[in-house]
Amino acid sequence: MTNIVKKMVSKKKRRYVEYGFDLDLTYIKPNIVAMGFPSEKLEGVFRNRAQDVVRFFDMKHPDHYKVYNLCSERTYDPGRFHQRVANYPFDDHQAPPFELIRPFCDDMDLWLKDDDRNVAVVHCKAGKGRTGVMICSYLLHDRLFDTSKEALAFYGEARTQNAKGVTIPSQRRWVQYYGHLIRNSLEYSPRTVLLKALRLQGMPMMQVGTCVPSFVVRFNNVRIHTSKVYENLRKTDTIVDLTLPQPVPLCGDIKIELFHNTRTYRKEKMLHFWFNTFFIDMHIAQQQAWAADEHRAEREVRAEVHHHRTKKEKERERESLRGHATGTSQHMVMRDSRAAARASGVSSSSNGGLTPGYDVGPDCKVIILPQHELDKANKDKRHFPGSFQVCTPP
Ligand SMILES: CCCCCCCC(=O)OC[C@H](COP(=O)(O)O[C@H]1[C@H](O)[C@@H](OP(=O)(O)O)[C@H](OP(=O)(O)O)[C@@H](OP(=O)(O)O)[C@H]1O)OC(=O)CCCCCCC
Repeated sequence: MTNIVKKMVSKKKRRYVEYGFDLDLTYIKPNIVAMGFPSEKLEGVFRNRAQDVVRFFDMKHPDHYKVYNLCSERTYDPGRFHQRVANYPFDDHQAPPFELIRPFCDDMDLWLKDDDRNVAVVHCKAGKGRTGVMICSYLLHDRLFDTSKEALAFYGEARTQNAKGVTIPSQRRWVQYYGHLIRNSLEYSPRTVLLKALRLQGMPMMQVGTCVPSFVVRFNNVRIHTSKVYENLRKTDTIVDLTLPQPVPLCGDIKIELFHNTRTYRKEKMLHFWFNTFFIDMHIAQQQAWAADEHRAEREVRAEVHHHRTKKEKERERESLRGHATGTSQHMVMRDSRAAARASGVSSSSNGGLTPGYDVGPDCKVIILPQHELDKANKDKRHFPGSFQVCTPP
């Protein structure tokens, strides 16, 4: 009975079922383990029981395992695991403080390289999202993979049966940031930018009435700005600029939360996203790559159309020379560049996802985040049209 409940709570995560153990625990590599919280009392009924975890590691890796707890919500006596416990805490469903990642990776590296028999055991609550962010960062740190995409895919396959390891867009973005830092041998340093406005491209759809947005900006999870409530918008507005009365300086880990203000004065969270100001140039380069892809796709479509036209014309010419028609119809091979662009996360305008005529000055950086990169909105088809995106206009 207990195991049935444990399995239900584990959902699609791969469990370790061997030698009489049945634990929410997966070897991502022979020396890196991801697992659920080592729990006591009632929680031990539906998660890993701490005593079973200790028994497991004492049997399989005696004196050679170190536990990394990523939960900000709770900790435990390190004596539970022979004093070999390190804490790198951050909140569930959120991105970690960026500056937590390198010390975590250095710590794990030191431990793993110290002795071939050493094993790093990483856990948060469920041992999936937060655990995945840090393990994938380490896989990049250790140069096992070049890109975050590869590391995340590897982790997803290893930890779950449905290849869904780290699914929260901001958490995935943080792994991408760390990969970018490692690949380019960059030194992280906080960088200040000014936020002048938030632009919604596409009006969120409400069941009743029109969206009445407002937003909150957080720095290191501390609220630094609460916007006014933007009233009197129209359902038909395709671009909504939420302009700030004064630019807000931002530096480091930033979280922006967008709300809908109901008629009954309730604030409903619509989406949130994290970004780090140090990586704005990486965002710009990525957006330029998307725009280049889109241009390439458009050029290919034009070339294919031209090719088919020319082919058709030549065939007609040959047929008329032969003096008879074939009677078969020609199929035009058309690639939908808009669909391709949407799939790669850009809007269908031709200047990198920005509204045509949108002038970006030399000191202005615009971050564009399409719906699938926005936490919560990525799963919400009810309120957001497929092409919805948020950007930071100049
Ligand atoms: C008969 C009972 C049947 C229970 C069936 C429960 C089936 C069920 O939904 O179980 C799961 C829930 C919640 O499960 P958890 O309490 O374990 O929560 C998970 C945790 O927040 C993960 O974050 P992290 O800790 O890995 O960072 C998160 O992953 P992410 O951040 O990537 O989204 C995951 O989202 P996901 O689901 O993968 O989208 C959450 O489900 O368990 C409980 O609420 C405990 C239930 C306790 C029941 C006690 C009974 C005694």
